[in-house]
Amino acid sequence: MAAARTLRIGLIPGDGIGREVIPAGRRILEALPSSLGVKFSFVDLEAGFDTFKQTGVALPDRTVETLKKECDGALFGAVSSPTTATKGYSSPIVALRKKLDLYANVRPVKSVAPSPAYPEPIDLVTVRENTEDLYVKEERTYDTPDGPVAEAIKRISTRASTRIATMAGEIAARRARVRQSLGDSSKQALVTVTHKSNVLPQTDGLFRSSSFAALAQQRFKDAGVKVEEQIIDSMLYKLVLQPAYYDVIVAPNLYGDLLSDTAAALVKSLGLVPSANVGDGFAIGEPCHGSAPDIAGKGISNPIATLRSVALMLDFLNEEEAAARNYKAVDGNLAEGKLLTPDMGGKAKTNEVVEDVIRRL
Ligand SMILES: NC(=O)C1=CN([C@@H]2O[C@H](COP(=O)(O)OP(=O)(O)OC[C@H]3O[C@@H](n4cnc5c(N)ncnc54)[C@H](O)[C@@H]3O)[C@@H](O)[C@H]2O)C=CC1
Ligand SMILES: O=C(O)CCCC(=O)C(=O)O
Repeated sequence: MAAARTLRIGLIPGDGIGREVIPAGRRILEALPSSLGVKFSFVDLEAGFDTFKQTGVALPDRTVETLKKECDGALFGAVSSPTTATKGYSSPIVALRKKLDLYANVRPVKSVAPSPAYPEPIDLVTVRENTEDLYVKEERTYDTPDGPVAEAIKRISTRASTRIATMAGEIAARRARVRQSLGDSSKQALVTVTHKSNVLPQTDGLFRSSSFAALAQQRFKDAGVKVEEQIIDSMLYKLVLQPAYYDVIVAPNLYGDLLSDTAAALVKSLGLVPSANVGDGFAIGEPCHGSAPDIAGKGISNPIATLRSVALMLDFLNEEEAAARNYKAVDGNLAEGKLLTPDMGGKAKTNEVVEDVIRRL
């Protein structure tokens, strides 16, 4: 038998419920059966607002260097970024995405069961550009006779738009292959390009034209991937009205962030929705939610978004079998519906859900 591959995983809990869900992610990785041929070693890393308060730095160099030099992948919890300008503080996760060139933020959203509002299954993926747009964070404030004026740069490049749309096409083609292998003909492969180029013809216009050019590749046509566009405002409207229609949605950074939280509401909780920050050869699994100060410390945060982020990270690190085992265990927990956290209408604690998922591995 081939020796098991060992993956070194950086663990960055951050703040708030990040400190509850990242240990859950580690437990799942440790519990994966060795017969899957992959083992894990871990390194604890710091980032976040608490780190900033203690050291004056939100994203220590050691965290970035250890990820670059030692790790195959990482799990990031969430950070409590202040909503008022705080001298010296800048969001560590936004910085990390850029420093490691994790150019795609992939966020699958799947309903647990039909609901009266959404009788058809919701199963879509938002593919969000992760390095530019308004998230370049180049802001300035200047005085005018009428008071201060603030401006922010929205940067869109051909390169970033092309590579994110290419990834969206690849994800759509792969999802179509999986559906086909399961005999599922419910949905055609579709990439919806979303933008606001009716108002921003240069920035969003470039995102739109680069995306269409990337998605016109013959390999996507061969895979039967249809390409449509939807302006972001009506995109959100249609997403809420008919989410089952959508397959893969590709978006510039900010719209992608808004889309995935909206989609999370349609499947009941942000606590279910995972993400992976993906670059070439590296992935950071990260639940879509934030640090949830309203429930932090109570032991009731939903760990499922993180457990699914573990699976997504494994998928991008080419450990598909381990990822599939993880997804199946999570789906089993949700389908049975006996051990659910309060956001899902249950009374279970975080640890009870984790233990139930581990039993199902
Ligand atoms: N990637 C990151 O590190 C992110 C960090 N944040 C930060 O998080 C802080 C709080 O932001 P909010 O706007 O309140 O968003 P949030 O995502 O933390 O919470 C929104 C709502 O969802 C609930 N929720 C979130 N995750 C949950 C889980 N796993 N289980 C059960 N319920 C859950 C919360 O209790 C809250 O009611 C802010 O400081 C913000 O900067 C927000 C989004 C992403
Ligand atoms: O609060 C922060 O530091 C980052 C929030 C960014 C965000 O919501 C996301 O990208 O998912």
